[in-house]
Amino acid sequence: MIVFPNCKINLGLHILRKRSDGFHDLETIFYPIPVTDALEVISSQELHFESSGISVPGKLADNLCLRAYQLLRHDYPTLPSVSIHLHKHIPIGAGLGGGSSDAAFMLQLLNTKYQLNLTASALIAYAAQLGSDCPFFISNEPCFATGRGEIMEPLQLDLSAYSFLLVHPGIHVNTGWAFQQLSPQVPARSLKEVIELPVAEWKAVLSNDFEKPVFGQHPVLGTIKERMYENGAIYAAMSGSGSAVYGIFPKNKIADIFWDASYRVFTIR
Ligand SMILES: C[C@@](CO)(OP(=O)(O)O)[C@H](O)COP(=O)(O)OP(=O)(O)OC[C@H]1O[C@@H](n2ccc(N)nc2=O)[C@H](O)[C@@H]1O
Ligand SMILES: Nc1ncnc2c1ncn2[C@@H]1O[C@H](COP(=O)(O)OP(=O)(O)O)[C@@H](O)[C@H]1O
Repeated sequence: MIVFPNCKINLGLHILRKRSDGFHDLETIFYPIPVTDALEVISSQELHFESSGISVPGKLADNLCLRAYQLLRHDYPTLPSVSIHLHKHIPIGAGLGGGSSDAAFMLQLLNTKYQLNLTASALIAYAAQLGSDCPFFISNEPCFATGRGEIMEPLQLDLSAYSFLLVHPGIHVNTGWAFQQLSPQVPARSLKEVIELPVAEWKAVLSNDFEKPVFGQHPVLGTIKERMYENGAIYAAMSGSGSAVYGIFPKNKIADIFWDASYRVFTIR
């Protein structure tokens, strides 16, 4: 069985408060984006994992695909051994949630392939153990998210009338470090209200709290965002804790912007 874990962007992101468990309560809007990895799983005599494409840092056992498998295997000891092939295409540590998506798709794939009959809410509870971004990829629909990101309210938000540009300059932002740079604050106006406004008004009202500290550390990210506006973006922002920056453009009107050859650039028309 093969699946294609997609990435996400955050449309606005506010860090509301620090919690006693060390995490932060936040509010954000998750929006799925069709840039994907490929994840293939076949039954096998023993557990095997291999990957191609972008190399994933860290120990093999820490790969979120394997962690998702082990999490289910712990509760379902009869889950057969599998051979996993991950083709990694989504930039890593980019605020695009690629690792979280791999994990969520792995849970769903195993649930379907081996008929575990887990409900969406059970899958979301497993996903929350693997990462704060992970539950979103179980529903994978535009939503207003609170808590650590696991409390989700679906939104009727359709941006298919626009084109997207995603630029990743290769900078890796550590999510834990990014949270430590912030002074949490509840905004005067909730994102849930702000997102109802027309996209043309978002520039003045929709913001990501991580931009200030992360742009301070990596000024080139602010420059990328500015270049998107100079070239016709209706709205531009950093996704999550960075470092990918996205622009929302009128349909099929993404200017031919020259980026450094080392940047990864994705166009969604
Ligand atoms: C900031 C966001 C916004 O969508 O996304 P990314 O930019 O990473 O994609 C997420 O909240 C990130 O989610 P995720 O990347 O899954 O983070 P996790 O692995 O759960 O946590 C990494 C570290 O970030 C901090 N963390 C994370 C989430 C949260 N609500 N509060 C926190 O304080 C903790 O220090 C934690 O140890
Ligand atoms: N399958 C995977 N794909 C990407 N990153 C993974 C994966 N498994 C584990 N990781 C780890 O997760 C972290 C990055 O997660 P990712 O979802 O790409 O970034 P972000 O949280 O910025 O959206 C890195 O520390 C990486 O080593």
